[in-house]
Amino acid sequence: MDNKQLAVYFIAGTPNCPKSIEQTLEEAIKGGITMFQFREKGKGALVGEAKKETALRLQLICREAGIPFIVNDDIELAIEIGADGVHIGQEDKAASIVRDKIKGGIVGVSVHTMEEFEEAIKDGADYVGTGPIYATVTKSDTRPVAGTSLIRRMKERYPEFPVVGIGGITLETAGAVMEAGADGVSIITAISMADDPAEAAAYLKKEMQ
Ligand SMILES: Cc1ncsc1CCOP(=O)(O)O
Ligand SMILES: C=C1C=NC(C)=NC1=N
Ligand SMILES: [Mg+2]
Repeated sequence: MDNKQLAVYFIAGTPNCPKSIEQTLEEAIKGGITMFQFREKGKGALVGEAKKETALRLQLICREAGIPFIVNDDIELAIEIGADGVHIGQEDKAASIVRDKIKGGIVGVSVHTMEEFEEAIKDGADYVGTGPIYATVTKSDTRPVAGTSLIRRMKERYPEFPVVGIGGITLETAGAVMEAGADGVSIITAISMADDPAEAAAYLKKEMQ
């Protein structure tokens, strides 16, 4: 996949959106996000048919905008609706198994150490997400806050492999993540909870250029 696709990688689920998630996604797309991940987790998260119907609506919005639609964790849902890819964590199935199931799709893996990074590359991941770069309240069970040093080391070792930073990244700190060598920033709150998600996305897009 093209590393530039990771520049402004918006992630959201219904619990992260004060407005409808469809409206938030449309505004973020207007602002110029380059990729979207549906991560339906946390208090009040949708399940079953409701989750699938929302995923289909969000996928259609992404298709019309020409940006990749990625499903977090739920490999079965991703395959069922023909999503562009999946993002999995260390606790999910091994990337190698997902790689086979998703065939030509995008497989993203969360990594927190150089060893996990090298394993993900070996398993055929298309990109990795690493963090939390800064403190975040959005995900409760994160690994310790990492800062940007691991991103720097990963890029020194594998300059071409697509890496996106995630965790507590705001409009003020996105530049530092980029400066550390990341191909982009993965963001939930700074876009989904912004008064104007389009303006937040547009600012980040400019920062990432
Ligand atoms: C999914 C995830 N993985 C590590 S931190 C995080 C949450 C990021 O959310 P926010 O951008 O609101 O800090
Ligand atoms: C935990 C995560 C790490 N990185 C990305 C891109 N998405 C996630 N859900
Ligand atoms: Mg997971």
